[in-house]
Amino acid sequence: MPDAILAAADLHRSYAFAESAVPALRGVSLSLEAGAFVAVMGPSGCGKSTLLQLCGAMDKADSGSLKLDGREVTTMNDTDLTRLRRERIGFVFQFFNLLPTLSVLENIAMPLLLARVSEKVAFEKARALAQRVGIDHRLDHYPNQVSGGEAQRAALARAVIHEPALLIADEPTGSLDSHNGQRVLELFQELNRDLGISILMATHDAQVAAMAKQTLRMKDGRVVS
Ligand SMILES: Nc1ncnc2c1ncn2[C@@H]1O[C@H](COP(=O)(O)OP(=O)(O)OP(=O)(O)O)[C@@H](O)[C@H]1O
Repeated sequence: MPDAILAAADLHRSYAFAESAVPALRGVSLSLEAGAFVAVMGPSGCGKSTLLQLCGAMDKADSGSLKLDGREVTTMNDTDLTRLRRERIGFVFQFFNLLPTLSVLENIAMPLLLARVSEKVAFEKARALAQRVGIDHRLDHYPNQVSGGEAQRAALARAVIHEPALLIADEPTGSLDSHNGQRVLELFQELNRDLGISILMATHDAQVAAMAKQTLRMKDGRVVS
């Protein structure tokens, strides 16, 4: 059996709000094998983003276990968490989150530059990836000088330039028209197939979820199927 890249067991997470607690996850368990492409579906507020934040080691569960690459995340210190995120995980968000003061090329290369890879190697790799996702004609533009589809393809190149084991994508097509959304999803499929990057993607759109290999349905903070 292939190794699990991610294994979550009985995750609970509540947000403190005023005098009460808002339960966002009420005991979620899931397992992703290496090479998986899983869509997390469910209505607004069911806990998709909360689950993705935990799985991307951006937030901590109140209780439960989360293993990435076989390593328990819930007890890791901040230094190890930061390294895990930088080396093993890539993120794509609905609103791209490109750095506005950097060019498209610099944005794509940034994870390697932060990891102290030489500029020559980082920019070479960024150019190659940019070509792969079809943004190589806009490398000197700034994020406010590209279209939404181009921005998301640049964000995708940035998310995978360090060859992460896991790509976390929260509503990656949510602010794109259907043509550009489809193009981004096809790139997800290609990266999943060719580079073996496992993908966990939240969406409330059944057509988007259909591009994944598996679907996990959530409701009220629980996995229902
Ligand atoms: N910072 C916060 N403080 C208080 N409550 C929060 C906070 N963040 C999320 N919640 C609540 O937690 C629940 C789960 O939110 P989450 O963002 O995970 O849902 P979601 O399924 O991603 O929703 P959407 O599809 O609308 O993005 C919701 O009821 C939400 O209102």
